[in-house]
Amino acid sequence: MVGQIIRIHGGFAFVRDPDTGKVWTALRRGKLAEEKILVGDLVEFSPLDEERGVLEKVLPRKTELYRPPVANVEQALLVFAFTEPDPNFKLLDRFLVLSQSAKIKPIICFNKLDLASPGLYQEERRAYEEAGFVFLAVSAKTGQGLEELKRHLSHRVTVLAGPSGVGKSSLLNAIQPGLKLQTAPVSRKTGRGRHTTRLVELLPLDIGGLVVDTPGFTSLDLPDIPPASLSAYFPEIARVGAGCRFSDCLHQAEPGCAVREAVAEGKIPRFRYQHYLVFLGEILERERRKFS
Ligand SMILES: Nc1nc2c(ncn2[C@@H]2O[C@H](COP(=O)(O)OP(=O)(O)OP(=O)(O)O)[C@@H](O)[C@H]2O)c(=O)[nH]1
Ligand SMILES: [Zn+2]
Repeated sequence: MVGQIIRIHGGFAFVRDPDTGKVWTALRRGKLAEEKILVGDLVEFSPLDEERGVLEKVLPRKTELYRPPVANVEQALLVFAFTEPDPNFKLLDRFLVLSQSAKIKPIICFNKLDLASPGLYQEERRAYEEAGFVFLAVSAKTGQGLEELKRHLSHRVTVLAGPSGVGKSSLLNAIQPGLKLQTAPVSRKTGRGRHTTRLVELLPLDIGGLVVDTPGFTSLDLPDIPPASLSAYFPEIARVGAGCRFSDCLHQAEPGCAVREAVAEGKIPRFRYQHYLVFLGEILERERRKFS
């Protein structure tokens, strides 16, 4: 049978049967004892008795996150608050690049709708929706928008990401009381400079699907991509960029740049373009250091 590892602990992998929800204790032997396995791995496994089984094979990973280390995450819920704390759109755009480049579908989720004045961040919301992203406005406190959020989480493997205090734990708890996120980072230096590793776990949802219990993308370094690839993660820039005079246009100061023209005409939101330029600068700087 095929199951998914939801926890690894004490030399055992705990494998969940997606059909029944039953969790098996799986032993690793033979060459699989050496092979790297990750929480989230889909595995073939043979039952030995009513509770235990043996891992036979790790199936190819569709995605792989490093911090936290989890395989086969399908989507990232990028949680921000309308206020308390105010949203940081540059951080949101960074998360959008990170998740898309890891082949993880981003879902933007703005919480604390109950505290928002009507129309707050309407323009930004439209910008993200027109670019093609899902943008949910919710309140963990009043329950607004939670049915739609549930529909997005149901039957998917999701990691949450977002700054402290935006309500990540509150949202999960509102969806399923008792569900708790870990707050400490997966790996951190102790006072003695030793690493303690927190266990990562996948938490099953009653509505189907799983969530990673540790917020993702703790490293905010942009992926090591060629500068020309960055615009692929800004869909509204990529679309217009096809019309630039030079096919390798980076949309900085090149003549005949359709992107800069669209920004000047208000067809591409200026804040998105500015974040694109900041990230492009970081990637170019890294390239420069690599080759110097
Ligand atoms: N008014 C209002 N307050 C909320 C809402 N959601 C969460 N809060 C409050 O915001 C604060 C932070 O919520 P948490 O769920 O701890 O936020 P978090 O993102 O998990 O924070 P970290 O654990 O630091 O990452 C708490 O005081 C919550 O009660 C909401 O929808 N509306
Ligand atoms: Zn251009």
